[in-house]
Formats: sequence, C-alpha cells, structure tokens
Amino acid sequence: MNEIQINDTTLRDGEQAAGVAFTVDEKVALASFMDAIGIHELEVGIPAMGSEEARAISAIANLDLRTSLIGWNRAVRSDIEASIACGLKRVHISIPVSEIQIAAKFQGNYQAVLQRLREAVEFAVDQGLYVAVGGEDSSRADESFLTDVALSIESWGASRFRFCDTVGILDPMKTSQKVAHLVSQLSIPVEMHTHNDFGLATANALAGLQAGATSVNTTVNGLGERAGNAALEEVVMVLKQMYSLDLGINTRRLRELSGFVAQASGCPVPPWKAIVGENAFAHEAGIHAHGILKNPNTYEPFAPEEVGWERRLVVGKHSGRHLVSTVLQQNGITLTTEEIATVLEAVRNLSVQFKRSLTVEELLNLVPQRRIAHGIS
Ligand SMILES: CC(=O)SCCNC(=O)CCNC(=O)[C@H](O)C(C)(C)COP(=O)(O)OP(=O)(O)OC[C@H]1O[C@@H](n2cnc3c(N)ncnc32)[C@H](O)[C@@H]1OP(=O)(O)O
Ligand SMILES: O=C(O)CCC(=O)C(=O)O
Repeated sequence: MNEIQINDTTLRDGEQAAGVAFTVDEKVALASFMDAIGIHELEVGIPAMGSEEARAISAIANLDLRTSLIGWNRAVRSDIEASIACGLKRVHISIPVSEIQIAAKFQGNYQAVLQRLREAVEFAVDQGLYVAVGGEDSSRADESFLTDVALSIESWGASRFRFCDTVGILDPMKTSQKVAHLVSQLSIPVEMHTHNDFGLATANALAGLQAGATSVNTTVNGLGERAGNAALEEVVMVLKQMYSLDLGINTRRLRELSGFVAQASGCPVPPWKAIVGENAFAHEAGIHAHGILKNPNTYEPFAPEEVGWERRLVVGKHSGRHLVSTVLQQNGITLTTEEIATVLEAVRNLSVQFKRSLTVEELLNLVPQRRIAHGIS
C-alpha cells in the first residue's frame, strides 16, 4: 500500500447527518483538535452556505493550521468564489456522474455536466487553487463515462479525483475492481469516499486503498449522511495495526476526539462501537476475563492505551469465578471456592434484576462474611 492521506470530512459530511449543527466555536475547536493529532487534510465545510458556515470556515482558515483545508463546492462559479472569500486555497468540486443523478440534476444532459465541470475546474485552476473533483455516485456511474470525467479533469488541471460510493451500495470486491480500473487510467491520485448504508463503509474505503487510492475520506465516529461514513478511528487503526502504516497521527487521543464529536453532534457513540465505544475494551464474560487476566492479547486486538482507553473488567451475569475472586482480592477479600460460587450466583441474579453489570460496591455487598486479607474480618 502506498503512502496514505486522511482527508477527514467530519466538518462537512459528518455535519450533514440529519439534525447535526456545529457552532462556529465547535467547528474551530474540532479543526484545531484534528490538526493537533496530525490529520493530514480537513474538508471544513461548504462556503456557499454563507452565514455561520462561512464564518466558521474563515475562522478555521485564519488559524494557520498545519493540516490542509479544503472546501466543498458544486460545479458553480459562485460556490468557488465563496471558498476563496473564506481564505481557502483548496477547493473540492463535486459533479454527479451517474445516470440517476444526472437525470435529476442536469435533465439527463451529459454534455452540460461536462461543460459545467470544465468551467468550474478551469476557473478554480486559474485562481491558483489546488483543485480536487468528486464524482458523486461514482459507484453507480457508467464506468467509461466515469473514466472520461476523471481523465478530463486531470487534463483541465485538477489534482485529485474522488470516487464516491454515495449510497453505500458496493462491497469490498466490487470497490476494488472499480477503483483499480480508475487508478490504472489516471496519473493523479484517487480518493475514497464511502457510505455505510450496508455497514461496509470502512471495509470499502480500505478496499479502495488496497486497489491503489491514496487518499481517504473519514468522519469521527462514522458520523455522516444517513448511516454515516467510514469512521476515522477505524480506518486509522486498521492501517496502523493490520498494515503497519504509521500515518503520523496521535492515536492516543482518538477516544477523546470521539467524545468531543459525540457531544458537539448530540449523537452518542453506541457502547459496541469499534475502537472508541464504551465496551471496546470491557470484559465481563467468565472465559474472556479469565483469558485477559492471564494475557490481554487473548481477547484484545491491541492495547486500549493506544487509542486512549483503559481496559475494564466488569462483574455481571456472564462472569466466572476467576474474575469475581480477582476483584474481591483486589479489595482485600479472600473467599473459599464454595463462597465464591455463592457470590457468583448472587451476581447473576442481581445482574438480571438490574439488567446491567454490578459496581464493585454492589459486588462487595454480596459477600456474606468478609474475610479481609491480613486477618481483618
Ligand atoms: C452527496 C453529497 O453529500 S453532496 C453535498 C450535499 N450537501 C448539502 O446539500 C449541504 C449544503 N447545501 C446547501 O446549503 C444548499 O443546498 C446550497 C447552498 C448548496 C444550494 O442551495 P439552494 O440554492 O437553496 O439549492 P437546493 O439545495 O434547493 O438545490 C440544489 C441545487 O444545486 C444543483 N446541484 C446539485 N449538485 C450540483 C453540482 N454538483 N454542481 C452544480 N449544481 C448542482 C441542483 O441541481 C439544484 O439546482 P437548481 O436550484 O438549479 O435546481
Ligand atoms: O464530493 C462529492 O462529490 C460528493 C461527496 C459525498 O458526500 C457523497 O458522494 O456522498
């Protein structure tokens, strides 16, 4: 796999999730955070929206961050002028490329699409901007038209082409075939933009990278339109752990970033969410906890500290005697095997009654007769 660039779009596609609206301060703080942890590029928003959005983008542009900033635009000259007015030096220009999108937006007129795109790209290039182009709905586009569009924007001076699986209908195999073909035709880099409608956004983004794309759109927590996008924390950790690619990103702050986005977006992270969920490094089940106590690698793909988490061993309905006795011993209580069995039964009953795991205090209260270590009873 080549050198990979993360272009995070939490501030654009992430914010397009229904019901999400970041304040100017939140957008500025999120951009600063992502810059601080080493994200390479940020799609900061849509300048053509004006008002608060343009104010936030201008404020981010004024921060003089290390990360590259790019604004999202339609193939419309006034959109690009709005990006320039915000102080952006990079513009992403989107154009629909599938039959269904072109019918809805350009009355089925393919020539008009190409003409509009050419005018927009050439205008932006003439302004001295870095220009990237997104083929909206690339995954449903006719493959030869898609290739024509990508080759055309390359010849007009654009520097990158975004392959968009806009409605998330690909699987990794199909993604790989389509992206490999596109990459083989182009000299400019290809960027992946994948959606999670079938739960395959991260897998498809990675398949695209394996097929030769060198840039990838992500969002924190996978926030985004409908079922969301490829999650930043998933893509980064797969590249780090499975492909040994050091992207220069401080992964130890990924959990903190996740919490920040959950709070600013009002979209809580489900406990089972990969990498950053509350349960990502929590162990309750007896067999798992027994293994973890012997060697954490038995049930963890990597150490929780790598993403800013801590391991949690919790006592609940599925726990076994090894975990219960360990937690009790950590609290100075040593019980016989029979006593532990009695406590374990009480743990199971209480967990069902409470419909959750128990706190340490609740566990200790189940010990009928405390035999505190060092002879204190
Ligand atoms: C797949 C994606 O995520 S694409 C990104 C989508 N993001 C958003 O829509 C969020 C921000 N959008 C907005 O604030 C508004 O839609 C704006 C400012 C961009 C435009 O607003 P409005 O002028 O009110 O238009 P509205 O949103 O109702 O309709 C979109 C218009 O853009 C046109 N359009 C859509 N995509 C493109 C494109 N890539 N290039 C050129 N024109 C386009 C549509 O055909 C329609 O044109 P029409 O007004 O001539 O019929
Ligand atoms: O950049 C583009 O062309 C569209 C990106 C997008 O949000 C999508 O296709 O879902």
